[in-house]
Amino acid sequence: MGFSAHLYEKLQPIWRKNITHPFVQELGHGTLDVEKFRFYMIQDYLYLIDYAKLFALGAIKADSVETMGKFAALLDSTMNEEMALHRAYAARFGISLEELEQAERSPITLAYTHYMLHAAQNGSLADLVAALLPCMWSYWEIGKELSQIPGASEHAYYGEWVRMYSSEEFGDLARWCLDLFDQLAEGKQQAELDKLETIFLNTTRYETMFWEMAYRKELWPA
Ligand SMILES: Cc1ncc(CO)c(N)n1
Repeated sequence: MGFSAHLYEKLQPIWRKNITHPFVQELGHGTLDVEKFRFYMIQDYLYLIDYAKLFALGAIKADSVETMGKFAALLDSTMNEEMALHRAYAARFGISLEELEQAERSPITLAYTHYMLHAAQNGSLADLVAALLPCMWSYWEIGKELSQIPGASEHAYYGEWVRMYSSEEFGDLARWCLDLFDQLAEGKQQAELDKLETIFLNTTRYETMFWEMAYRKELWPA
């Protein structure tokens, strides 16, 4: 069993909190309050600006030209495909690009992205991949599960979101990250594996906190 499959099994109760979160379930069933989705879309755009930098750092830390090229492709698809989805939703909401980029990061958005960037900047390539894997992997799983709900992919409002994260292209990128993570973990000492587990666990938790933040439309207290 690869290290990713081991963590997936071990952390199931925490991992499942993402797919079962009311925000995700209501999005899949088309009942999510549009104001919650609007809030999420803005914060997720800000999140992705920083998240994309992890891929740039991945290109810097890559140990082969092939891996470097793949991180460049991930950076490109995040900025020009995934974020294009957010820009399209923003246009529907009547939010300009300036407003989108200048919105204030919520405490959770800030904490989550800074935690990932800290792990990526100060750690090994394996630490970097441990930080970004729950994001890619859980979204892919959520996309696939929601796409099984009748009508979810065709929903007038949320269908585009479901189609993006259940797409083959997104799945290919997630699978590549999974394989890289397993290769990097192979032959590592227990202490290093423990560190990878901690990072993976924490970003899995941050995913749940991000859904919760969006569901509550939670900004700074003052
Ligand atoms: C918070 C969050 N995690 C993961 C993804 C998938 O890229 C995303 N767009 N947002």
